[in-house]
Amino acid sequence: MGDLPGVVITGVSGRMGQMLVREVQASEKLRLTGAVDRAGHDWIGRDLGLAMGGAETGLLVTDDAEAAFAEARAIIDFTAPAATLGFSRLAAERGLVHVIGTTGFSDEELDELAEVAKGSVQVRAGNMSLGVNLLTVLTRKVAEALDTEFDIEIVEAHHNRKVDAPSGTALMLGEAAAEGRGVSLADASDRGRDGITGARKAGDIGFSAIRGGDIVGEHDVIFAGPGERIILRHVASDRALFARGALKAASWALDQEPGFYDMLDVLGLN
Ligand SMILES: NC(=O)C1=CN([C@@H]2O[C@H](COP(=O)(O)OP(=O)(O)OC[C@H]3O[C@@H](n4cnc5c(N)ncnc54)[C@H](OP(=O)(O)O)[C@@H]3O)[C@@H](O)[C@H]2O)C=CC1
Ligand SMILES: O=C(O)C1=N[C@H](C(=O)O)C[C@H](O)C1
Repeated sequence: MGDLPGVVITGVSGRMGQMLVREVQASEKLRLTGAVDRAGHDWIGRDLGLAMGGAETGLLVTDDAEAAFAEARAIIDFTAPAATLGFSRLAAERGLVHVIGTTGFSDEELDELAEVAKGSVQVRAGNMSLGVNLLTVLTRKVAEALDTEFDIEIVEAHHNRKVDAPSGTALMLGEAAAEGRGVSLADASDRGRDGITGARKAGDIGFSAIRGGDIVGEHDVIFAGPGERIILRHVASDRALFARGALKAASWALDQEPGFYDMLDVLGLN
């Protein structure tokens, strides 16, 4: 067990953080060497297992990421954009793999992450599930096959605690659709319709977001044409799906050269 590569989970008290802890504890490929949360969080200084309502683990939750990273080979990070940027620099300084599930980055933050990735192994995806990554491949193919007579709309639904929209997954699907069409998503995307919007522009890729209850994550890519509609759909019903994808990415990335990778690379779908 002691020989397994060490991994640190950031944001351990979060929905994904706790799921990741459970998956690493059950893993035969990685071992948990650090548990990081935000300074001021009431889990800081507590035993991780007890804080999660389970058995004692002997691992204390810390807000000192630098110290926690010392024993690790990989960081799995599902937190918030500003936190992830900080962790990416620390991971790069120490030559650690950084698996990023965080979503909601601005373009400037994405540029910064890309700069850091030149000197470190970074895997980032708005969705770490096999199903969604396969759906991006299908979306690209369908968008390539159809012309702008077919309007592309991406509809996503998530729980009422989600803070960013469109979801990271919706943006991945939008990028795939834009790639299939041979256009830039920045030019084609239509977000946040309200009021007298005017008729839909041919070629636009529209986004709509539903927030409610405990929905884990649902995504439809709708190709609406004259007299017919094609709908590609993914429904996630268990967050463990994302956590397992992240662990797979961490193990895979340990053998890679510095650079930026996504889940298509990890899953061999590129
Ligand atoms: N790529 C994928 O497959 C998936 C991505 N996600 C994304 O992962 C992110 C987290 O989602 P979720 O777990 O639901 O959110 P939560 O809010 O439940 O968890 C985020 C955690 O990060 C902590 N955090 C925030 N800032 C820091 C910091 N500076 N240092 C350490 N910890 C910090 C939060 O602490 P506090 O609450 O005290 O602020 C919280 O514990 C989101 O961006 C979400 O979209 C989610 C699921 C799948
Ligand atoms: O915040 C979430 O919960 C999720 N976030 C990711 C996203 O933004 O797409 C992935 C998944 O849909 C759950």
